[in-house]
Amino acid sequence: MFSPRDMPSPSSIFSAYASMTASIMLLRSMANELIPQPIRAYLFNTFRYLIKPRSPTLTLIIEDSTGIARNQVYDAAEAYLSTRVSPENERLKISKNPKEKKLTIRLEKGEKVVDYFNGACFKWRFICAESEKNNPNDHSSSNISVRSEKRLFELSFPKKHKEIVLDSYLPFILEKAKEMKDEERVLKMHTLNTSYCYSGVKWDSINLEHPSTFETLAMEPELKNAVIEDLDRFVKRREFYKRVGRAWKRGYLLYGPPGTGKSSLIAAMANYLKFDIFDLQLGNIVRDSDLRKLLLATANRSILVIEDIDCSVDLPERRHGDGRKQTDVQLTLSGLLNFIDGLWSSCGDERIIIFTTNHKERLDPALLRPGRMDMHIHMSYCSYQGFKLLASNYLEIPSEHHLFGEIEGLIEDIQITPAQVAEELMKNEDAEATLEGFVKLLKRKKMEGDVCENFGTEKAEPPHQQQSQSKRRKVGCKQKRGVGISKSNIGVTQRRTRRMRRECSF
Ligand SMILES: Nc1ncnc2c1ncn2[C@@H]1O[C@H](COP(=O)(O)OP(=O)(O)OP(=O)(O)O)[C@@H](O)[C@H]1O
Ligand SMILES: [Mg+2]
Repeated sequence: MFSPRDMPSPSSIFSAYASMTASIMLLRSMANELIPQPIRAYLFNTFRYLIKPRSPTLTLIIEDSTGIARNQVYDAAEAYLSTRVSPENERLKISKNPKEKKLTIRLEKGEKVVDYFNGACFKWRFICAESEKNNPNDHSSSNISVRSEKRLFELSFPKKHKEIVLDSYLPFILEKAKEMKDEERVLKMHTLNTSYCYSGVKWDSINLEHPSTFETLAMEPELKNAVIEDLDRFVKRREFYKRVGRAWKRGYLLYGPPGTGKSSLIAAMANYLKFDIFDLQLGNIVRDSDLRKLLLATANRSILVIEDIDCSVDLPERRHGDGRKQTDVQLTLSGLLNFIDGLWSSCGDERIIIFTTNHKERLDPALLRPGRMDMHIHMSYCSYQGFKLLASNYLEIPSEHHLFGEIEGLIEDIQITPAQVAEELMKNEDAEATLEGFVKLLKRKKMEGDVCENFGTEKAEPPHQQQSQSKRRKVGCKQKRGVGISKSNIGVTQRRTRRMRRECSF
């Protein structure tokens, strides 16, 4: 039996402790003498590693900068987590700069977010640590310390999900953030600023606020869908272009009379793809070196537009720096295209180039030859379908109205551009009165003989659409006005050219 008498006295405990400490110190000093320091440190760390309890959690540190550049994962996480805030969050930052469309929400220091992906749970924490450092560039006696802030996210999850995080979750966040950025992006319209007389021409940009979209555009539905599908296919085909060794670019030629929606289609394409527009007015470029500089300064994911190409290819005469004419330097259209091809195949991605013209028949055959412009889009007079879309947009008339039958009968035989139709539909807010006025206009035009003629058939173009070409091939004015996709420059009669000229002088 244990009795209080068996308990060691405090003095004996103290002397045992003292002798143990003395032995440890002796052993330590022997070890210090016998084992060199690097080996001692190595043994110590290994021992510590072996006895440290194992954590089932892995934590990734995502800092805002890689030291040289922004850390894309951090920026993506910041944007993505703003969509994952919950009622649990107590402090959030909110902001909006003039260029942004919506309010921006960000996590405040220490805030946590729990997210689920593929059934796994991921814990995020935002950390913002301040530190003070001496300014390395300040060699004065009063070296003032610089405050810096380190922002990072901690992402913690069970170790078994490491592969999911690296292979799926983080790529998913990067993709989501890109989508959000695209949505939020304010598109830019870049035009030439010629006031830099010494340093050449430069791009100036303004926000692109053209409201045209594929929904508001009066085009034959079949053609509209073909264009949308073509754009969708183009942006998805990064790997394809790489594999076949082609520059990732696509060219469109938009042709047709004034007021048929060529510029509106360009804006609709830009709004659909969220691509900036670079409007290249060739007439303002005097030196080839300027052209090269301008093209190099265009961004990826953009649309380069050269409007009225038939009027702008005769570039102004080149001059030497001293003002003497240099008549033998001429930039031809095919030269310009080869130039662009060369530049874009070496340093451009996801580029679209669009030429517009009112007179396709006047174009340099180099532009029309197969493989040059990938898709020729004929924008033409307003069809009944086009009118109905405009009526629904401008007058908010649902699909039927008692005057529609009469309008259908008249509009199919008359050459009226969507621009003219739009103008008529804007004249009055009262739908009934507007449509009556419109019927009168159509009758007048018919009386004046501004009727549609039966042009030749134009062929549909891009290789992937050639099968459906025959389906689209119809005769008569209906399909003429209905904007066809054409590969060859045929069927534009002299009479039609005369009409176009007449339209030009409105
Ligand atoms: N197809 C269309 N669908 C809807 N609106 C159109 C269409 N075509 C023209 N419009 C209207 O007419 C206006 C002028 O059209 P737009 O500038 O796009 O014609 P364009 O073919 O580029 O003419 P131009 O050959 O003179 O440059 C547009 O702002 C738009 O309001
Ligand atoms: Mg235009």
